[in-house]
Amino acid sequence: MTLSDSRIYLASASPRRRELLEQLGVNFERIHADIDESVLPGEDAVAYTERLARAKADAGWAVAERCGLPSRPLLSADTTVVQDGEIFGKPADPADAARMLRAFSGRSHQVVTSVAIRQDSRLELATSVTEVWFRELSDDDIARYIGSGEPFDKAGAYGIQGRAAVFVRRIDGSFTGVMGLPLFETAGLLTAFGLTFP
Ligand SMILES: Cc1cn([C@H]2C[C@H](O)[C@@H](COP(=O)(O)OP(=O)(O)OP(=O)(O)O)O2)c(=O)[nH]c1=O
Repeated sequence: MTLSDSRIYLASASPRRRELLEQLGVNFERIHADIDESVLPGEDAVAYTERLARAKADAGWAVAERCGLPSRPLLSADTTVVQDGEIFGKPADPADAARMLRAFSGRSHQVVTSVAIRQDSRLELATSVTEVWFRELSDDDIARYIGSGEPFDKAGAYGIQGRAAVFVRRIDGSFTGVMGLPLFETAGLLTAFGLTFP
């Protein structure tokens, strides 16, 4: 299969994941599948994102099968933020976003993204963990950033690819992983399913 004639299914509503797949030149078709995203008691961040990426792939595959779609690799992913063992998902409201951003101020946290590819009964997973250091944030920084509206559909209440870029002193890991789809790991997985890069 060459890149130009390859097409995969993307079980994701995230505009970032679409953009990042387009960056790789992968053709894809979106599939809608909803899953429960609650954290299980005692579950750590890597176990959580791996379970959710897998659940999204399985739910997407079930939809593809139900619709009688041809067998092609299906990609899903999940991103979460963790600091001192506490998992930060998407903020529920502005106060929740402020709580998260205050926790990250002047310190580091980790962003964990798991990617799953499923085709028929075969499923492969990869996980990327990136350490992100924020500068100190003032109450004004936090209020203005929340006022931009950016935090609300994002794990940890910020987007490194948006205005929160000015908060990030340094990262150690994968920029695209923080955005929601680590492209190095994703290309590796897709290669195992027959696609070719670059
Ligand atoms: C930390 C961080 C997260 N995010 C986003 C990526 C993900 O879209 C989102 C985490 O939520 P997810 O639950 O991983 O994904 P989603 O609900 O947006 O999309 P889907 O489940 O349909 O694939 O946070 C950024 O865009 N930039 C960042 O810097």
